[in-house]
Amino acid sequence: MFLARALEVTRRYGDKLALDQVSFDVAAGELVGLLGPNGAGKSTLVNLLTGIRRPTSGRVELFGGDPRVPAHRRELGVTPQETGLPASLRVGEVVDFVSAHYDNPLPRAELLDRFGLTDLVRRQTGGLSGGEKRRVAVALAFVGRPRMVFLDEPTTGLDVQARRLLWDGIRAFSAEGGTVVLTSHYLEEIEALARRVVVIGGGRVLADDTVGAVRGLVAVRRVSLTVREPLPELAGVSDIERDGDRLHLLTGDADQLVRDLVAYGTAFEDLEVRPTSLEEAFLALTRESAAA
Ligand SMILES: Nc1ncnc2c1ncn2[C@@H]1O[C@H](COP(=O)(O)OP(=O)(O)OP(=O)(O)O)[C@@H](O)[C@H]1O
Repeated sequence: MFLARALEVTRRYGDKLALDQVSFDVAAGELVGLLGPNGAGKSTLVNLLTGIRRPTSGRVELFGGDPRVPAHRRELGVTPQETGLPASLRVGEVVDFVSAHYDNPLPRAELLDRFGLTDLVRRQTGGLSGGEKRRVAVALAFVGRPRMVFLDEPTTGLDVQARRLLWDGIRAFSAEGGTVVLTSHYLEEIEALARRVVVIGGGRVLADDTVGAVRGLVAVRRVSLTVREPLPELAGVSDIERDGDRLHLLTGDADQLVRDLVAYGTAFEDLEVRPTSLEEAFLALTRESAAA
């Protein structure tokens, strides 16, 4: 059973095409990571699926109905990318305020304990650090015992220890059968939590697979070298950038590329191999999908 679905969804903001015919579904009990660089369309997809915005065309479903109808959002928890907490209220009061909207909320102490927030219960939210505020904002998504949560970049600005605490809270929810969709810029973060990752770039779904398979796709190396002659035809090169005599080749298998260069007798200098950033890997993936 799908708890959330997008069917050929397009969303424009004026001239800007933020999502381009995206189809995506989440089954009950799944923990799915949406991975993509800035501006890829992740938040837009989350906002459509949670009823905050409407698609320009295509269809979205939440618990089998229209996400804009409040009844379909009753079993949903959301942490948007930015949350404003009322500065003069204490953490415990904010939790109580949100709890009051639900028939059967989690007891306050249990929620705070799950997310390592017990020590903050009497602190005014205006005096919390950025990371502490973020942890409170994420915990609030779980107050109403949701069946599904959408967490938009839940660990932004958190240090390693706070991130682990949050991951533990998310894992516990998932282990009890809860469904989770989270967005991130980092494959490592999704890897720590999810098996399935959906890569979004330029408003399109570029890959929907296991973390292992996607790691293979984005594990691109940049091979830089200076050559003063035309390059032979090289297999496995997804992109070439030129900077005078200096060439930068993007490839999934740098070892094979260097072996091929040697086998062809190419006279190269200053060979350098380094991992690409996820950003560069996305660009290569986006170009591949555009060429397909
Ligand atoms: N309200 C809006 N008005 C105009 N353009 C928008 C609006 N919201 C998003 N966009 C544009 O749509 C595109 C997708 O944005 P979106 O926020 O969905 O990306 P994202 O993947 O969540 O990015 P980030 O990782 O930076 O949060 C971007 O080019 C963004 O500038």
